[in-house]
Amino acid sequence: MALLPLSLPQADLLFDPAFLPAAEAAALLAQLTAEVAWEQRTIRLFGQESPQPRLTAWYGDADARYTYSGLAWEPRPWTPALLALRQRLEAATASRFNSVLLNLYRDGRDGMGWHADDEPELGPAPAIASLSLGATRRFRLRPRAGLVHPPLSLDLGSGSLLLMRGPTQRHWQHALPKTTRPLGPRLNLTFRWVAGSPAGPAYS
Ligand SMILES: O=C(O)CCC(=O)C(=O)O
Ligand SMILES: [Fe+2]
Repeated sequence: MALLPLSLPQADLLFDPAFLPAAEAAALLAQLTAEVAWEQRTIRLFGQESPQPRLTAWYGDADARYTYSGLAWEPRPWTPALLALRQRLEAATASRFNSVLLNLYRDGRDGMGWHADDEPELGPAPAIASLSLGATRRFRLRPRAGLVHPPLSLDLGSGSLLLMRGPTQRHWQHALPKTTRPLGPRLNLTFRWVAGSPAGPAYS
């Protein structure tokens, strides 16, 4: 398939529902689920410690440190599988990535709350390539203050690729809502470019 633009104001979104063939996406899901160093990290929100509702891991170049939700991330060194994916995504998106955040949503009780990927080390107009494997989950986008537009829902199936770039993070937030529907695990990889400078201020 091909990356095709989604029409949304103050955003630059491209989507390919079948970037990876189904069999390859399934094999990659099994491999990464088994070999990635998954952690369930604790975040401090409103003065309260709570475990994140998903498992995470951060891989990348040694200088690609990252801070969000008050958590500092030291990248683990690239694995062969993640390096190969980076190369394919760089070619497909004409972008460069020095790191990848992996999220494993074990079932519908795992999710991610509303946020924008707008940490200072990502720069003002980051290109973020989001590859999904496993169960189809609904990805939501809603405008930030200053923009009036209905929210958007996008079903991210196995092997799909969503590229967010330009003004998207500045004007839109996104989330992966929890669901009571019984469903299997979903693994999402967001490839990013992180400036190799001291980590920015904590963000929640
Ligand atoms: O799982 C997803 O599709 C979203 C992940 C995300 O927004 C992030 O890692 O910042
Ligand atoms: Fe995000």
